[in-house]
Amino acid sequence: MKNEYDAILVVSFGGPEGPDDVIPFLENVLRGKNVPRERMLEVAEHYQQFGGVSPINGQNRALIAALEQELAVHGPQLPIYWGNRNWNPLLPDTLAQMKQDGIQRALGFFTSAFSSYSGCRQYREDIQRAQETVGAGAPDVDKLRMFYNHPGFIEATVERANEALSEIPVERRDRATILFSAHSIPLAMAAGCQYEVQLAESARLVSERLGTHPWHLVYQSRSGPPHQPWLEPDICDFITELGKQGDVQDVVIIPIGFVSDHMEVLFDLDTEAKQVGGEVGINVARAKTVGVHPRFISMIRELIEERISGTEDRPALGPLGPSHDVCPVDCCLRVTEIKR
Ligand SMILES: C=CC1=C(C)c2cc3[nH]c(cc4nc(cc5[nH]c(cc1n2)c(C)c5CCC(=O)O)C(CCC(=O)O)=C4C)c(C)c3C=C
Ligand SMILES: [Fe+2]
Ligand SMILES: [Fe+2]
Repeated sequence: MKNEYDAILVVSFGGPEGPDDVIPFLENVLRGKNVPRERMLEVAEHYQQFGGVSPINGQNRALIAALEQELAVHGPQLPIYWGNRNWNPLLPDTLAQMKQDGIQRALGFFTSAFSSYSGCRQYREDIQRAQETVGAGAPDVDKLRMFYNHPGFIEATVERANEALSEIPVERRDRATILFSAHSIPLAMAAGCQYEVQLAESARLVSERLGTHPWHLVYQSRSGPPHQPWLEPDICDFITELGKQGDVQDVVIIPIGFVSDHMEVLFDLDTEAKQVGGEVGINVARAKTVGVHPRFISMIRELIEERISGTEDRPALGPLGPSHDVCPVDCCLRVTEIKR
C-alpha cells in the first residue's frame, strides 16, 4: 500500500536565541507544569551564561539542511518544514505557512527517540492545537515511529560513543564506566509511557556493541519540587557515589535521551557533571549526541520511505520490535498522580 505525502514536518522543542528570549521561553516550557519558579530562574541562569542562546535551533537548522541534502540525493523529493513547541518558529505559524503553500498531508519527525508525554503525546497535542488555530485547510500530520531501537540511531550513537572512549588513555579504556543519561521525568509521568523500558533497551543495544564496559542508566535535568518523585539516580549523585567507592577512574557519558547537544547537554553534563567528576577524582568524557551523523540522517530518510511505501520491512534491533506508526489512544498519557 502506498501513502501520499507532500511534505516533511520537523517538530521540536525550540530554544531562546538571545537574552530577552530566555524567560518567555521558559514560561512557555513550564506552562501547566508543577515546577517551582526558583528552578526556572536557576535554569534561566544556565542559558544566560551562554549569552541567552540555546544551540538547539541552530542544530535543528543543521539537521534540516542535512536531511534536505539526503532527500535531494536519494528521494523522496519533499519540502521540509520546521515547527517548535516553545519558541520560534512556532507550530501554528509553520502550519499556516504550509497551508499557504498548498501542503495537505505531511509526515512528522519529532526530535525525540523515546516515548514520553513530552516527546510524543504533547507534540501531537501541539500539532492539533496548531491545526485548530489555522482552521480549515490546515495540513494533516502523521507522526513517524519512535526510533530508539532503529539500527540507524543505535549505529550513530555507537560511533559517537567510540569517539568519546578514544579520549580515555588506552591502558584504562576497557575499564571505563559508561553512563547513559536521559532527561528525568516525574515517576507518575513515567508510569504512563514506555520511556524507561525504551531507554534501558537503547542503552543495552549500544553497550553490547561497545564491549564489556560496566554501564548504568542515569537521569539529569530534574525540575520538579523536592517532594515530587522523579526518575533516579541523578547523574551527579551517581558520579559522587562512584567517587566514594573509589574504584572508577573514567566515566563516559552518553546522552542517549537527546538527539542534539543543546543547553541541557552543555550545562548539565559538560559543566555540572564534569565539575562533580573533578571534585571526586573521576575523569569524565562526554559522547556527542547523534546530531547530523550521516547514519542518523539516513535513518530519517528510511523512516520516511518505509511509511510512504507501507512496507512490512521495518528495521528494529532487539526483541521489542518496531514501534507503532499510529499511537494508540492511551499512548504516553499525561499521568500526574500514581494511584495506590
Ligand atoms: C515534566 C516533565 C518535564 C519538565 C518539567 C521539563 C522541564 C524542562 N525541560 C527543558 C528543556 C528540554 N527538555 C527536553 C526534553 C525533554 N523534557 C522532558 C520532560 C520535562 N522537561 C522530556 C521527557 C524530554 C525528552 C523528550 C523530548 O521532548 O525531547 C529538551 C530536548 C528537546 C529536543 O528536541 O531534543 C530540552 C531542551 C527545560 C529548559 C525545562 C525547564 C526548566
Ligand atoms: Fe525537558
Ligand atoms: Fe506515544
